Amino acid sequence: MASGEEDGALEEKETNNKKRTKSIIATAWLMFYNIAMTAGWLVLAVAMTRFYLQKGTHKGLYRSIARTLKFFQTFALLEVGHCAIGIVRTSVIVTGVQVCSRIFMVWFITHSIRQVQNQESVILFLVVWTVTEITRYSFYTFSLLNHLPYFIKWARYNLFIVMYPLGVIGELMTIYAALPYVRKAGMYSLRLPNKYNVSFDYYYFLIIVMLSYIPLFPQLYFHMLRQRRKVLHGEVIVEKDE
Ligand SMILES: CCCCCCCCCCCCC[C@@H](O)CC(=O)SCCNC(=O)CCNC(=O)[C@H](O)C(C)(C)COP(=O)(O)OP(=O)(O)OC[C@H]1O[C@@H](n2cnc3c(N)ncnc32)[C@H](O)[C@@H]1OP(=O)(O)O
Repeated sequence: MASGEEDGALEEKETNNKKRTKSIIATAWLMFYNIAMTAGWLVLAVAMTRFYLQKGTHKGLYRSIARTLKFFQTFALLEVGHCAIGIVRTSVIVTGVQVCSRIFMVWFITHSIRQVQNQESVILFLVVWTVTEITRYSFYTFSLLNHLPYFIKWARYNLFIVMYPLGVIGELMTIYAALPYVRKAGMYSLRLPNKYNVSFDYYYFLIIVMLSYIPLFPQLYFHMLRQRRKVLHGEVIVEKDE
């Protein structure tokens, strides 16, 4: 009996040790990830400001920062993994929609359709993303260090009220500007007849993507409003989509 109890205690101790080691590794990784992402978006902010100050125009700005942007925005795919393996307490769905829509904008719109790269709307969403991400990743970094300055917490849960709609406007205007070029070039489209007997029209796909902002964006926005009430005003909120 006594030996059974001892075995149980030993097992519990081992499980706790394993959990602690896992949590140390996860925290160290998140620390590295958040610092790298804060630095990446700061580099983008500096590069965009320098370009504009030197050239006095936004034309050519996207091209000058495209590589860095693509790298750091694609790297953000890891965030979906963080939620999936449970090292951060965020919904996989919310993070998935947020990250995938950005990846889509970067690779399948601005990278693929050169004609839109100098649109003012591209600068709009770039500036909005940059401000948001510097705030968000520094929020996570300082939170992990248990030394979160109040202004960063305030910025994380207030700026989005304006930044989110502005970002969406920039993204939608850019997709809209891309439509004529996509239609003219017939890009990423598959016409019948073909050996797979499948047809796909990227032009109409983009219209569906634009329409999907109508049901999806309010969900992300209200999620952030709930997070804001929880973090800034201490309200207890029960999430349904976890
Ligand atoms: C194939 C075609 C696809 C097309 C799809 C079309 C869909 C279109 C609809 C989407 C429109 C999106 C448009 C968007 O791109 C526009 C913009 O982004 S504009 C810029 C403004 N944006 C924002 O402000 C974004 C705000 N949103 C978010 O931040 C996100 O909701 C999200 C990133 C998912 C964060 O979610 P959540 O609020 O749930 O998480 P928290 O930050 O509160 O974190 C929860 C807890 O987890 C800890 N955590 C999370 N991540 C980390 C990390 N990296 N390191 C350490 N810790 C982390 C965090 O500290 C919290 O912990 P605790 O609860 O203990 O405090």
